[in-house]
Amino acid sequence: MRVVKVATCSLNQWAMDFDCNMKNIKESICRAKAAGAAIRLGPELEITAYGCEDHFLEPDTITHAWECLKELLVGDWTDGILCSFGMPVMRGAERYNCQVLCLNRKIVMIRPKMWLANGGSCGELRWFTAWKQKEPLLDEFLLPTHVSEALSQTTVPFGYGYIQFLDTAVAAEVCMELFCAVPIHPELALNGVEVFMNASGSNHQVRKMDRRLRAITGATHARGGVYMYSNLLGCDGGRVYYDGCSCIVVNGDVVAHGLQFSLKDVHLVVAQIDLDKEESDIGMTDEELSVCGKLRRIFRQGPLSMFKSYSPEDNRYDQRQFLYNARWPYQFRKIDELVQQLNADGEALPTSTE
Ligand SMILES: NC(=O)CC[C@H](N)C(=O)O
Repeated sequence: MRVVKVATCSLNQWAMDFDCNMKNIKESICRAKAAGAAIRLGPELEITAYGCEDHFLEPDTITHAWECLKELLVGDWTDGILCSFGMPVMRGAERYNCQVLCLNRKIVMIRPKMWLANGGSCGELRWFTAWKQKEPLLDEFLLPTHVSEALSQTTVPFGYGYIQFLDTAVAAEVCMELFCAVPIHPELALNGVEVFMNASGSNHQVRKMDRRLRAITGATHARGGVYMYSNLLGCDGGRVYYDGCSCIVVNGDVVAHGLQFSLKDVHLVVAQIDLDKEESDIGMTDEELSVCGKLRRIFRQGPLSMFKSYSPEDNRYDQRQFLYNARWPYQFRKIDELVQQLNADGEALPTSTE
């Protein structure tokens, strides 16, 4: 059995208020560790806050983000827990909206956002470049000198990829990438990724939570997996309000859901997941399983995976029980025949407990 406890959170971050943001981030890590979580996911651009707007264009903003990350990495914050931190990163002349994945005082990978949110209240194209590089998918990134000296780490993989642990694979999908026409998670799932970490900066709109949940449950319903969703909370200095609702979804079922409109600065959502149950539950067809099952753990896959838990909602429009012949005449006839045959053979059938 592969059991893992995961923690996601909603944080009330403020643009450029690094002290406040760090306080909330540290609090969320403390509580995730106290809960026994092996993974802690924070919201999009949590170190600077999402709504820095043209402050993203100032090199200082990025430098301070690195200073904060360094502070988290030289302390014991990431000891024994995979942490995904959201912050802007400069690579050459380009600025990227990134998830920085850290474990045991090292940066494991930097994952730049590949589909930026633009339009509506989002204007990411003004501040960031989307990572579209295909070859190689993962490049080496030279860490800023003060960070590499502090961490004794010079480079880190930068780009599109996932982390393969001994017992499972984990990857980031950044906010919009879940909702775009060609989302990232299907390809990751087919490569064996079971745990998806979505860091979001999603502002409140009426019925938007419904849209988010449809996307998240849909993502894991078809291919299976654990989907961790983290969203910001409150106003961050811009013109929008983020409504939290961080959640954890397993194979299309919501197993933990944080509050919407919470007034807390840190709202942690934790769930314990049995990854083997996750694999035996997924609803893929046998043909799909024969392809992706090879990349996952093929001996765990099988026709039982077609069965899922039902809710009364699922059956609302399901009229099948009224359409097919539920009297089972063939089956009862067969039972009768068997009983007659057993009687003829002289075997006594127990008819009562007396
Ligand atoms: N930060 C983003 O990528 C936002 C994506 C999308 N517009 C949402 O609100 O959820």
